[in-house]
Amino acid sequence: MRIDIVTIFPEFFATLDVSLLGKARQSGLIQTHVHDLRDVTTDKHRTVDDTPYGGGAGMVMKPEPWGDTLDAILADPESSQRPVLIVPSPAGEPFTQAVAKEFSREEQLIFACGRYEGIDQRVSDHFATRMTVRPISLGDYVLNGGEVASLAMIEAIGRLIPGMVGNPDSLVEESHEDGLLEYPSYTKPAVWRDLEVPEVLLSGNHAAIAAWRHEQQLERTKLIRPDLLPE
Ligand SMILES: N#Cc1c(-c2ccc3ccn(Cc4cccnc4)c3c2)n[nH]c1N
Repeated sequence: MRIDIVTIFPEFFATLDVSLLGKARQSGLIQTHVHDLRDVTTDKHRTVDDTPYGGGAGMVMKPEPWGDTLDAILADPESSQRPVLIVPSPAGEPFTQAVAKEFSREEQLIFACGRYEGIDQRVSDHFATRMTVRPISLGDYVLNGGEVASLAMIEAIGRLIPGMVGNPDSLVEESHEDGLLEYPSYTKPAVWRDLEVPEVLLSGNHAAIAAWRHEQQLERTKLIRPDLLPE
């Protein structure tokens, strides 16, 4: 998979060189390209924003730098035929495990990290003929820009790419993978500060352990996320 990130804060993505994604990049599973939007500006102040038509507070990101940057990415011979342009936005479709899995199967993702009050709408409208444009929201709260959301999405997507995690079975029993929250986990010692590990987990009875874990998933989901339970 190729991942392009367009931002005015390229330093946000230095962390891509560490942890799981670092190894994936070294192994060639994921190629990342970070583009500084200001690199295509031509004025002395490297301007990327302007006042909104129709008035209102804040500034809007100008379309020209976005157009030039995205044109250059599409012109790269190593770009795919039809990348997915992910536009983090408070007005986007909710980012879920299912969306992460869908994106993990794509050949190329381009993250458009906006700032200020967002990106001129014509950027998404224009590139919809050449890319699949997906406005995506990380959650129902307000961030200052798209960088933090993109980092979270890149991690959630990256770990689902075949070969990314050592034991693919570990992905199956995670929260949201089967629509339920995951069961509680324990490790040695068997007793810690007078707190014991549930006896069933020490029984060696795999059927009983599986049943207990599923029950725990249901109990947790009912308590914490009843909205995830099937009707
Ligand atoms: N994904 C995601 C997001 C964002 C988000 C993403 C991109 C931008 C670009 C600018 N802002 C500030 C801003 C603030 C208010 C109105 N409009 C824009 C962004 C917020 N906020 N919350 C999320 N879950």
